[in-house]
Amino acid sequence: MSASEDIALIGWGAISGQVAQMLADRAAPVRIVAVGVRDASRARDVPDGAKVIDDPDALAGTGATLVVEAAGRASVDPWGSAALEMGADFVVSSTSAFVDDAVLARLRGLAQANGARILIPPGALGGVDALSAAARMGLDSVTHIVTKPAAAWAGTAAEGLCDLHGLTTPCTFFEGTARAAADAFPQNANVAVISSLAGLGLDRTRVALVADPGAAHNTHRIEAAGTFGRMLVELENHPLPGNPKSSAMTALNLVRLIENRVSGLVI
Ligand SMILES: NC(=O)C1=CN([C@@H]2O[C@H](COP(=O)(O)OP(=O)(O)OC[C@H]3O[C@@H](n4cnc5c(N)ncnc54)[C@H](O)[C@@H]3O)[C@@H](O)[C@H]2O)C=CC1
Ligand SMILES: O=C([O-])CC(=O)C(=O)O
Repeated sequence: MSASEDIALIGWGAISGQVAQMLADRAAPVRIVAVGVRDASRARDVPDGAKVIDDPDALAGTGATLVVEAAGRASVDPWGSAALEMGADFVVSSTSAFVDDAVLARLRGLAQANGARILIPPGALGGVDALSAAARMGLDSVTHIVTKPAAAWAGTAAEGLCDLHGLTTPCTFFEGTARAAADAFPQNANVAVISSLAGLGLDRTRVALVADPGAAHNTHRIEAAGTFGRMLVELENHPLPGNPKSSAMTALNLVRLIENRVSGLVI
């Protein structure tokens, strides 16, 4: 446990904004020392004292001890490499980057070489602890169904798979492996990589993606069976006001992870 933590947030959007606000409101003993963005000249309203950087190489000069990504798939490799090379732990939200096995293998190598760790929080999910524990005794099947309001799928490949704007009943527009789901829907199905890495892996975890015109929540339903027994977890997440694609739970799980780093009691 550290007495305090110096954090770099990568991405300054709906999730990072919510995390920063909650850490400030809860007076967590952490400092946001940097915010990583694509274009520093356009960053607005960053936390007091945070340096705005748009080059991963600039991370080394920030003194960050924990680098927390909530930006997007393409950000994971460059920012993660920079974080791990300087020995900081790297927290990944855009886990869809790991559909490319080589990216994960390379970052794991950097983590090991530099005495750092890659941390994958549950994101929009719950029950990942139980799934990961159960996997140690052997799993037979894991199914993950992601249901979001039709509007949450706007601007994604779902637009070509069902009539998002004219839907009157739920449309299951994708059924397949977790790898294919996260690869095709990197803004909406990062969670498929999380349930996979915790459980049966990217190619044996079955995923369905649903656009529901009547839904008000982002729902995640995970069913798993194995030697341990059977589990069923369902979350009905409110989306974040700043981004209907992203569940508030994603930010909450980041706040939990960060607070656990500086707390004598980890829960
Ligand atoms: N693990 C999970 O359960 C979840 C993961 N996510 C991931 O988190 C990401 C962020 O989500 P939100 O905050 O809702 O999105 P957002 O769109 O509100 O904010 C993302 C911000 O990151 C910036 N950005 C994009 N690429 C960047 C890069 N290479 N370097 C620095 N900044 C970059 C964007 O300009 C934007 O300001 C999503 O794209 C998704 O990949 C989102 C929801 C759940
Ligand atoms: O926030 C959610 O409910 C899930 C999500 O967008 C993702 O996994 O990319």
